[in-house]
Amino acid sequence: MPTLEVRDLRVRFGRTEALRGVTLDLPTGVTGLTGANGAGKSTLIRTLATLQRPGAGRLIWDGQDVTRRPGPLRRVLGYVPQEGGAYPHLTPTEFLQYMGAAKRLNARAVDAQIPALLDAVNLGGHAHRPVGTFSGGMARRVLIAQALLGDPRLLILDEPSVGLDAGERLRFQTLIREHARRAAVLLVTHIREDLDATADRLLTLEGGVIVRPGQPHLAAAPDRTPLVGLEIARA
Ligand SMILES: Nc1ncnc2c1ncn2[C@@H]1O[C@H](COP(=O)(O)OP(=O)(O)OP(=O)(O)O)[C@@H](O)[C@H]1O
Repeated sequence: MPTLEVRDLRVRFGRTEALRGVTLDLPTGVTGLTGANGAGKSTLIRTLATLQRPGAGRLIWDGQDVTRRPGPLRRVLGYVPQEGGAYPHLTPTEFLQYMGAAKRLNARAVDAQIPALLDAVNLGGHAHRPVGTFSGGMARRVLIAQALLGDPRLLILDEPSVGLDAGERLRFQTLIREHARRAAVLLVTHIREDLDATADRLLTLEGGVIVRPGQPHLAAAPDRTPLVGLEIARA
């Protein structure tokens, strides 16, 4: 299974150094990414989604350097941005068709996938209603569905589950876990429940660098006590 290798990635906005040398690997499975507001999470995610050019550093997908030629990465990418949504006058079906065309996927293959994708996010009964009439959580689920078009090998999710109720959150977690069996998934979220339920590994960004790879449940410890320490403390 391909891995995305990120090497010494740097991004600067004027005087702000948003990423100060990020190195990490995204193998198959769910990698959770946390960090305080302004830590650089969205900048990292936008750079990995090829929307932001890095000032320095390298992106390597499946052994191929894609830093300057992002085509191979774009072809395998599914992406849920932090902000933005589907065009309100389009139905979810039309929006997924539009996104399929934008991703240059085969139109027939896209049409064949749409019912299952909408069912997967529990919008099967709303396939032909304009997205503008949807609740916030429903609109978010349309974005999750479009990210899964074409069965992407690399799935990048920026706060994907904001606004989902308990039942839909559970459905989302199951969907992501299932997809992560055959793809590298990067999940950026402040929602610990999602990380606990899905993440195989957890990274923390602080001031534009990865400060601590670790386990999801350990990241909650404010003093970063190792697991053994926690167990002894509880005994
Ligand atoms: N387009 C931009 N122009 C100037 N500065 C930017 C831009 N985008 C991000 N920054 C700055 O880069 C730093 C990292 O921002 P980023 O949005 O990546 O953080 P974040 O971890 O995603 O935060 P949040 O949790 O609030 O979404 C911040 O200091 C921010 O002000």
